[in-house]
Amino acid sequence: MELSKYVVGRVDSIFYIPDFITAAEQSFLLHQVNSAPSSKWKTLTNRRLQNWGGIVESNGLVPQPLPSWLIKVTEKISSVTGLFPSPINHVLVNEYLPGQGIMLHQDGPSYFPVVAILSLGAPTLMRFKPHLRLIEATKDLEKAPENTSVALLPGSLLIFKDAAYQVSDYLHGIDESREHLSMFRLKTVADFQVSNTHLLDPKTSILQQNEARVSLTCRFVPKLRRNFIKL
Ligand SMILES: O=C(O)CCC(=O)C(=O)O
Ligand SMILES: [Fe+2]
Repeated sequence: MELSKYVVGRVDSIFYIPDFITAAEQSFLLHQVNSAPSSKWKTLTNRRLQNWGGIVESNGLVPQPLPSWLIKVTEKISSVTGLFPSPINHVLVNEYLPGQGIMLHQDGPSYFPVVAILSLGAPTLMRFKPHLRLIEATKDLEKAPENTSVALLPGSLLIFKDAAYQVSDYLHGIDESREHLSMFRLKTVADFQVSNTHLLDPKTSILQQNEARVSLTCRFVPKLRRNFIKL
């Protein structure tokens, strides 16, 4: 796939692929997520999550096999994007109710620096903000790093890598709000106005989140740790 035609925003290492999966695939995945035993959910104050593939520790992943429904979708992500050096071995499922979000953060150094996020359920807006260190490092250049935002619609795949991912460059997060301003989004997702105007309040151009959003954050952890059993 020619990824360059999916670049969005002002950071050239963020890609947005609309309709990456069909409506039937979305329902299937949502069904699988919602069929997990309640003990699989970890509840945080502003979202809840399921961890698949094993526990990521500072010195690597203690691996557990992914279930077949996740292998299928992660293989598709890997083969279509061609960005992962090995099969994706870790998936975080996040669920955000209206008004929930995830604060601006950077993913840890344990992951290979490409992340693919599949969105299900309600739409939302993800923000990217340059890290202070990046602003400092480039302050003498003509083109200063800028904030950018990307609307994430159900069925879409967001990919970010390199500059948008690296520990020192950009932070990403989702506001804890039911209403996301469209100001940035209209500039970044070219076809949004045409195909998805029903998501917008016609007067205010606000993106409303009225239902739960579920995301699958798919990554590859290169370093594996084994559980040693002492004899
Ligand atoms: O839910 C999302 O779209 C983002 C999740 C995320 O950034 C993370 O799990 O590190
Ligand atoms: Fe993240």
